[in-house]
Amino acid sequence: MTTVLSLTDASYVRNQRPILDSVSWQVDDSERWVVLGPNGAGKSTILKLATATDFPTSGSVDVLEERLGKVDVFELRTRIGFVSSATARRIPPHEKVRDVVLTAAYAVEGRWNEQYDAIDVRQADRVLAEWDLLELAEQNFGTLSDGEQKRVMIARSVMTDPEVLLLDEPSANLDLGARERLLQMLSGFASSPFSPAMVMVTHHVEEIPPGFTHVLLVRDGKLLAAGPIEQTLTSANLEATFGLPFDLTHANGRYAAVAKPSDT
Ligand SMILES: Nc1ncnc2c1ncn2[C@@H]1O[C@H](COP(=O)(O)OP(=O)(O)OP(=O)(O)O)[C@@H](O)[C@H]1O
Repeated sequence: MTTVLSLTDASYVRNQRPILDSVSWQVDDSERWVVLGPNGAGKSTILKLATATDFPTSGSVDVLEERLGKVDVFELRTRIGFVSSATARRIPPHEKVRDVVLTAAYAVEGRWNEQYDAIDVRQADRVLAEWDLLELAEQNFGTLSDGEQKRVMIARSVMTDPEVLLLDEPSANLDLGARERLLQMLSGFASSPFSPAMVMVTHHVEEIPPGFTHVLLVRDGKLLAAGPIEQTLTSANLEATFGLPFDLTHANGRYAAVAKPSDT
C-alpha cells in the first residue's frame, strides 16, 4: 500500500487567520475519501494543498511521496487529476469534446496545431466511452449540459492515468437525473481496483457515491473526524460538523440526512 497524500500538522494561515489548523490526514492508494463540511470549513483549501497549488504555512504536506517545498510542483501536478468548476471554466467553449479530453495528454486547454499520437487518440476514445461521451465527441464543449460538462472534465482528468484523482463538488448544480447518473459513474469508477485513489469534496451526504470508503469531516479549519465511512459518518459526527442534530440513514449504499425536528 502506498500513501498518496499525507498532511502532518498542516496549517494554512491568511491575514492572521488559521484557515486550516494543524490538520493531519493520510490517504492510501486503495482508498476513496469524501471530504464533508459546511461552507468555509476549509475543504477547498485542503484540495489546494493536495493539488500542489499552494503550500502549508506550517507543518508538511506530501503528495505522491513528494514533500511540497522540495519538489518541482509543475512535474508533480502532471500526476494528479483535478476537477473543479474553475478547471471547467478554462476550457474554450468552441473546443470539441474529443479535443478537451485529448489535450490533457499535452497539459493544454485548447487544441492548436499539435499532432497527437494515434495511441493518445485511442486512449481519449477509450476514456470518452468509459464516461458515456462518445456520442458527444464532435460536439462543442460550450453547448453541453452541466452534467455532460462535468463528465467531460472527469474524462479529461483521467486521460493521463493520474495517481490520485481530486474532485471538488462534482455534482453541485446538477439536476436530479444528471446528479444520479454522475454518481452511478463515479461509483463504478471508485469500485474498480484499477482506479487511482480518490478524494471528493461535497456538502451533502446524499452525494456520496457507493464505493467511497472513507470520510473526513472538517469544520472551521479543524479536522473533526476521519476514518472508514461506516464508523465515521454518524449522526453525532454530522451534528458536530454542521451544528445541528440529524437523522442519518444508510440504504443501498447511499446516505441521507435530514435535520431532526426541533422540540417545540
Ligand atoms: N487566500 C485566502 N485569503 C484569505 N482567506 C481565505 C483564503 N483562502 C481561503 N480563505 C477563507 O478560508 C475559509 C475556508 O475557505 P475554503 O474555500 O477552503 O472553504 P470551503 O470549505 O471549501 O468552503 P465552500 O464549501 O463554501 O466552498 C473561507 O472563509 C475563505 O474565505
